[in-house]
Amino acid sequence: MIVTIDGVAASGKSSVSSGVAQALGVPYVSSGLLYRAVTLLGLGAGANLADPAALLPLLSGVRLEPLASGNRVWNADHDLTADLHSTRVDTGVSVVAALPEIREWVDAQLRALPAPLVAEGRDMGTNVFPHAPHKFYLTASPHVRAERRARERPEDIPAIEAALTERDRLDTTQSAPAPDARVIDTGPLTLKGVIDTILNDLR
Ligand SMILES: Nc1ncnc2c1ncn2[C@@H]1O[C@H](COP(=O)(O)OP(=O)(O)OP(=O)(O)O)[C@@H](O)[C@H]1O
Ligand SMILES: Nc1ccn([C@@H]2O[C@H](COP(=O)(O)O)[C@@H](O)[C@H]2O)c(=O)n1
Repeated sequence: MIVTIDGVAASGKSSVSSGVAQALGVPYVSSGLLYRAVTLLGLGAGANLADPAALLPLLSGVRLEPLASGNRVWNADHDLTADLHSTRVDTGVSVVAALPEIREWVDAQLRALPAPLVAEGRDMGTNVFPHAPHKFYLTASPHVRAERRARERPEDIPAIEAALTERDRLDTTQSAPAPDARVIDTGPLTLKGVIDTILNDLR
């Protein structure tokens, strides 16, 4: 069984997916971490982030470790995970994610994973796992998302909100909800409330 949980930036996808996966006793996979890893490696190599030919050779050692408690991304034996959520990576990642060659590479990593799993991102329900029987799409206003993120980052709420709105804009192409997804506005809900809504739907 595959459950897809897509949504806009900082809508709670990874926290919710982790909670749902732990309740179901299956792993979850965060596709955004793979796009972030490509971006981090590209920045580290001084590569042009819009040039797939410069990025693809950097990816041969990249591996996602999907766990219910939290994903890790490795480049050979180097754990990249702690460096994937910086403002620098946030700023570059949408450029990388717009490249069809990189999307193909990410999709292949994800489709190679064994089910059951919970898959989260932007296009899990529309493109990567279109036949998944259970699909969800998380939203919340930019302000609510920025308030939540401000608890994790040093930037102030208006700066975070502006960056999230810009990332939403750049990610529009791959971020449409699947027609058969249940859309959940997480704004009025607690994290547990969102997880319970999904678990109740699955039952
Ligand atoms: N319903 C909720 N109520 C309150 N806080 C929430 C809720 N959902 C998520 N959060 C908090 O919002 C923040 C962002 O959540 P999370 O990182 O899971 O989002 P995301 O969609 O995976 O983000 P990104 O797209 O940047 O990877 C976290 O601090 C998380 O604890
Ligand atoms: N299925 C996906 C997942 C992510 N992206 C791109 O990666 C960026 C980071 O993703 P987060 O989930 O960690 O926010 C995101 O802004 C997208 O550019 C994607 O295109 N498709």
